[in-house]
Amino acid sequence: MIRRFFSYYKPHRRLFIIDFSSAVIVAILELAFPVAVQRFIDRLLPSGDWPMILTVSILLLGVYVLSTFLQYIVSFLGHKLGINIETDMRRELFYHVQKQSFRFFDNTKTGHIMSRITNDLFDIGELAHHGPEDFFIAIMTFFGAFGIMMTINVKLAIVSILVVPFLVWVITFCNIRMNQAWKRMYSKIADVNSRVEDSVSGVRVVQSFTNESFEKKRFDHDNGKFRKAKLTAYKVMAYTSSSIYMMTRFVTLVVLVFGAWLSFHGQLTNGELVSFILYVNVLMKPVDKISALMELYPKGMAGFKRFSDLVDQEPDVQDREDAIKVPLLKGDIQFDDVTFGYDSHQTVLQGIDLQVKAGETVAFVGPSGAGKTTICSLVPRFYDLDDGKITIDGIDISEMTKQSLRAQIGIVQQDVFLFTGTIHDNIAYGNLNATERDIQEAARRAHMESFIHSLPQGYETPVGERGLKLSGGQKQRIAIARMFLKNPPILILDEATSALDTETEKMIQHALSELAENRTTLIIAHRLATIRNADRIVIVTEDGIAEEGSYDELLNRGGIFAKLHCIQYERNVYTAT
Ligand SMILES: Nc1ncnc2c1ncn2[C@@H]1O[C@H](COP(=O)(O)OP(=O)(O)OP(=O)(O)O)[C@@H](O)[C@H]1O
Repeated sequence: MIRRFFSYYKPHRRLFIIDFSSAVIVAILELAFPVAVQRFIDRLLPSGDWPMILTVSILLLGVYVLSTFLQYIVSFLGHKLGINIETDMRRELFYHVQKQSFRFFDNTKTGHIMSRITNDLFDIGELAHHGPEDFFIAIMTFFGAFGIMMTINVKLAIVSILVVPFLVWVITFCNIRMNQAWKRMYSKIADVNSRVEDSVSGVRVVQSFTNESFEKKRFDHDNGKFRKAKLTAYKVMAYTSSSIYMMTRFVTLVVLVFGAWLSFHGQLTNGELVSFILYVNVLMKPVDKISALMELYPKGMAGFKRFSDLVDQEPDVQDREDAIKVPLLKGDIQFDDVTFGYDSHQTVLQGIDLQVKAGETVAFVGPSGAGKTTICSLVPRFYDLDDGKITIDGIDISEMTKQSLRAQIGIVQQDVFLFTGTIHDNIAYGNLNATERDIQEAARRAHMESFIHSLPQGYETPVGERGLKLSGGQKQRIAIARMFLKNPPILILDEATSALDTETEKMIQHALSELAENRTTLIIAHRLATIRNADRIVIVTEDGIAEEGSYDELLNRGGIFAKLHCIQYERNVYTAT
């Protein structure tokens, strides 16, 4: 894991070297400062040589300026290194998530992917910046300071270091509690986030049930728990920092008293005593740094592990090595003994045989959960089959590249997804290379033109997050316009379950039949009235394909379709009366 973590430094080697060497020089200057002070007090002050004192002071000023400049480099370039690595990882993760197949999204919560891409990577970036540098510098400063202290006075050096094991113990103890506190805090903030996500996305349900006060109560409960968890974390933090402060002051006092005693007995000069007191601070700093690292390391590494787990998850639907890029297809679809289940213990489709001729319109009808949507999502290879094969124009779809296969299939879903942007951008999503004229032509064919022109901003009208500002019928027409732009030979229409007003419905039906012209069209149908003109209707039940035929043939057969027809017809009569 650590080796893999370091591999992300490779592209930023130069930055790392500059940052790291600057940090080393800063540390060396910090180590040399108490020695300079000692010489200043012991040698220069008694001599009373003012010109020399001035020269040394100017030299020291030069060193300070250099040190400040290097501190700036360390702080800026160090963070730059961290953010560069974080950006690389975020890009890798985003690209990887884009490659994933439907099964991955079925099993992974959006909130989790979001927190991998934001929170986790932030922690990793911090670790990348502080980890190796702080660790090395801390070790170097600690042993460097102790070594110099030993050369000045062995007894005093040993007395100063005696407190370090206690300090390490306190820090380790605090860190364990700190980690638990952070963990609790992260889990509580995740609860708050999901509560907010639920209440905001479901605000229409909340308000229609007038459950606002219930939602507030639930939110206050989670928010209160988060507050408590964060307060605990801060309490441990305050305890840690005050303990470190107390111990540092305690050692300083011990050094002062013992140093004074040594000085009385002529074993220590005044300059050496002052430098020792300065070294105590230099000695304590690395302990503090390591303690901060001990907090950062598990957090960053846990995030990196979650990041690696996600990046290592290979998409289950992949192009074969010898996959072919198919040219424009005619659209002859054949299901050959197809068996499929979303997971190993539940088979949704068993031994399905089906043929759809190029240009034919086939509607799938059947009870809810029978597998209509599943059949249609196997054609663009959103999932791989457990058994059997699907061919288009005689070529097995698993032998085609996903890209060339999906480029030939257009899907109009019930729940049209609109991206944040304008109407123009949303239509253009169907073909990113389309010209203005193509886009306007597509809008016209989707019967959207007069609606768009009635808007003050026309095509440049922004549509809100997920298109909240547009009606269901308008969103569907945008989806249809996208399909006219994409112009695929195969079309999958997931018919809207809810009825639109008669005029909009007519307009959409009109646009859809125009769209379906000269294409192989698969319709997932919910309302029989809309599929009267389909070339063929396939009745899907939990036991597979039960009936097939034209509308009138199936009606005359008196089977499942006739029964469904009867129910829907009765419902319509009931609704009408
Ligand atoms: N992503 C999924 N992961 C696991 N199981 C699924 C998934 N999608 C559908 N299923 C299951 O597969 C079965 C068939 O579902 P499918 O959506 O294909 O039915 P449908 O006939 O289209 O239903 P509806 O008319 O209600 O849309 C159902 O039992 C459903 O629970």
